[in-house]
Amino acid sequence: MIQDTPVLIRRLPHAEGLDLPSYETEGSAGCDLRAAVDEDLVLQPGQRALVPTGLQIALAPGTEAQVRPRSGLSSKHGVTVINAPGTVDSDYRGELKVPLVNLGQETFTVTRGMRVAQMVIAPYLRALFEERNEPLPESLRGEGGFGSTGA
Ligand SMILES: O=c1ccn([C@H]2C[C@H](O)[C@@H](COP(=O)(O)OP(=O)(O)OP(=O)(O)O)O2)c(=O)[nH]1
Ligand SMILES: [Mg+2]
Repeated sequence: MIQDTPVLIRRLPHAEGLDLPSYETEGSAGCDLRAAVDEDLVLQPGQRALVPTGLQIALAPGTEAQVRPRSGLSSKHGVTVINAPGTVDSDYRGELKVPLVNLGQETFTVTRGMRVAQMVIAPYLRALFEERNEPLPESLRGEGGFGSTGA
């Protein structure tokens, strides 16, 4: 089942001439985000940068956008999204940016229009917190975690 959701998008002057986020295949969950850099952006090993996309979006209420790494960039170059998955709130109207980091051992150059990350739109739930001053409902797992079930 594919559900489409409207996303208003606005291109800022520095994204002039760049393609909008694109789904590369019919079944792609993520649309690729392009770097709206005017000049090459060189990331030395260990260096990070907030890469502009030159785009603003307005998401439908109840939806978020997740900014995720591209597996090709991360597996071939060690370049990833440092806050992955980044969260774009439905009420955010600023420029979409991608906090990239070069965890590889070589210099990596971000060029204009390079597809540096992907964005997945997802519905979210908000918690209605109900504070309890008594033990929470019992469960099989209980307090076990962090490897409690074995390797
Ligand atoms: O990869 C990302 C992550 C976030 N954002 C934008 C959209 C999001 O709505 C806003 C705030 O993100 P977040 O809540 O993760 O950051 P924060 O450090 O908590 O900032 P704030 O105090 O503004 O919420 O920054 C991006 O453009 N790219
Ligand atoms: Mg926040």
